[in-house]
Amino acid sequence: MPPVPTTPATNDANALPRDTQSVLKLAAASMFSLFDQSSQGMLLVDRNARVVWISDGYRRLLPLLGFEREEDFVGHPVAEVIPNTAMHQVLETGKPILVDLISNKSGTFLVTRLPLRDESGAVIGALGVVLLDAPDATHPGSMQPLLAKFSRLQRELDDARAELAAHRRPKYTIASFIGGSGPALEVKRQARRVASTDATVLLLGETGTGKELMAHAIHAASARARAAFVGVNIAAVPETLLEAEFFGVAPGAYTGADRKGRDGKFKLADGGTLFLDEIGDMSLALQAKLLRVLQERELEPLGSNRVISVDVRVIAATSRDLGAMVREGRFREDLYYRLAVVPIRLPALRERLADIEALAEALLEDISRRSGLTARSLAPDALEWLARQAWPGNIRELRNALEQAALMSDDLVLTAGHFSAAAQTPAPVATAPAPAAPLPERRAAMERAAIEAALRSTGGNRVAAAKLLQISRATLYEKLARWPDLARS
Ligand SMILES: Nc1ncnc2c1ncn2[C@@H]1O[C@H](COP(=O)(O)OP(=O)(O)OP(=O)(O)O)[C@@H](O)[C@H]1O
Repeated sequence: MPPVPTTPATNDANALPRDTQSVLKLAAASMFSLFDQSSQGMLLVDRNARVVWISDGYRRLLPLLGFEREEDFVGHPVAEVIPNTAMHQVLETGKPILVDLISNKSGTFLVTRLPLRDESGAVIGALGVVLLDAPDATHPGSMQPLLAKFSRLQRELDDARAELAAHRRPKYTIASFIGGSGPALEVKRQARRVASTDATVLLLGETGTGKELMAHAIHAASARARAAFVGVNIAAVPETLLEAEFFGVAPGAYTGADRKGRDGKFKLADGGTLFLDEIGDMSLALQAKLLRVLQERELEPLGSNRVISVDVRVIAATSRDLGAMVREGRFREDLYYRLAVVPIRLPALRERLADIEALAEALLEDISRRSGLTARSLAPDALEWLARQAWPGNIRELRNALEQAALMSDDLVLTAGHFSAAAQTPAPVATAPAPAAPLPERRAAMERAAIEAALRSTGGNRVAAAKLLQISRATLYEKLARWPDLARS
């Protein structure tokens, strides 16, 4: 503030007062009323972050914030009445926030926040000015388009976050593991017990016995349920990419897609659970690195020289005989003992045939819900037939058998005949992909098998086959175009 010129006093009532203090007061008052006129509204908070005053303009904004009466707003802690406010920050640091965007459910606002100081310089409050609110289009050429874009992006981000959270929410609980037989109850008891601890779990069992389902269920029953469940199928990721997949990549470590860096699965599962499926398929080199992370609870992203700590509960699963792999030198013994702190063996379906009925019912219900097919039930001879099978693919195979039988017939009650007919179709055997094949491949193989069987049972009549499959003729032709050999048969 330049010194006020000490010109001789005049009697002019419009002249500036002569002392600095009075001029400062005048300037402050002018600026205050300028802000008041050109902004959407102003509010003052005291040093305890309580709203003590709002301008007339701000009063008009109150309904936008969800307040009808001024007394529900003024006199209350600012954080309670304005979600996402940063007034505290101004009070704590004494530094202004000259321009900021604030978004809450009432919209996006362009705001300024200034600290207020007493004569000794101590912060005694803060002034908040709403320069512009998003719905306000009365300022042509103003920041309005930017604000609108920001609020749209914010909304999209909120939606994406909600969707992500829904995906990460546990899909299964221990109760979703169907079965009341002795072996099934024992597995559920073990799972419940281990869920209450933070111990590393090793799920053992043949393919399709429900290891992945149980991993989800243990997570859902644990104290980590609200945090992420992240799965990695080790057999499905190329060996060369696994390390980056696990530990992440530091920014700038690579050119191209990973240039900006990427979080690894360990980081994504921080606070939650990491499910390592097909752990027996991991190379010895990566086993050593995994062991280090499990021991130190720290990792180094690729291309970084920084170590980050992670708090992750690991659940590993395998259908292989890890003990034998250790003896053959194909799996590290130290890692084996680290993982097998609590081993849980999932029984094969043939060891719990008493559960077939309950499982089949639950699976049929799920199949009809997902496919839109009418729900089917099982005749007693169908249950007997199912109980006589060996089920090397366990519950996954049972599910496939039920799905095929339901798909190939319009009958609402499935009999042994439906299953034996479906089992005799050579196509699934001929085209069945490996158990670890990706889902689209498996789905395609199933579809092909079902179409082939339908064409056979209708003597090649495509209209009848489409009807049988409950798909349109156009869809059938579309699918046949993918398999010309089927189309010719
Ligand atoms: N006890 C169960 N109750 C209901 N559904 C089950 C049960 N066990 C398995 N399933 C179902 O069977 C299918 C295979 O289960 P899951 O993928 O968990 O097996 P897995 O042992 O992890 O198989 P893989 O070793 O081949 O990866 C899934 O569709 C799952 O929902």
